[in-house]
Amino acid sequence: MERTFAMIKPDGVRRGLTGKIIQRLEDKGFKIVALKKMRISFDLAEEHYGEHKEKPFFKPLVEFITSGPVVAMVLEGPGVIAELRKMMGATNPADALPGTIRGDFATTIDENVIHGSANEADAEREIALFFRPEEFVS
Ligand SMILES: Nc1ncnc2c1ncn2[C@@H]1O[C@H](COP(=O)(O)OP(=O)(O)OP(=O)(O)O)[C@@H](O)[C@H]1O
Repeated sequence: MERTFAMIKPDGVRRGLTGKIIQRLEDKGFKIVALKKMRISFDLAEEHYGEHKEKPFFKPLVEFITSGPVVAMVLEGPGVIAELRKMMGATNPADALPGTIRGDFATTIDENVIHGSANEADAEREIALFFRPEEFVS
């Protein structure tokens, strides 16, 4: 069964949105097969966002993602990678439709509440980066 990596970012955790966001994911029918609250180290942040290393927003992005705890999880379900991205809405909350997580809970691109893997290769890479095999329960 298809799996993806999802993460409630520090702004979402700080604002007490964890429960609401997880509720939506469970209501949709996705199964949570791994879940933890954690702080992202500087090294992990740099690796996770490696593709953006040369971008002007890289440093603030790493500072933001390490600024407080996140809730990391692995979701399982049919088509879960693309479905989660649909539920999240556009990267820039200004473009995200009402009814999406970013459309309903976020206003700016630098604090956009949730991350979800973009494709199958990213999902595999990110799941391995954040979770050890013994952390999966199903
Ligand atoms: N132009 C930008 N200015 C500031 N921050 C940006 C910009 N573009 C992207 N980001 C930040 O970098 C993150 C990763 O960008 P990416 O293009 O991979 O978007 P995404 O895949 O929708 O988001 P995420 O990887 O967080 O799920 C975004 O979520 C956003 O917080």
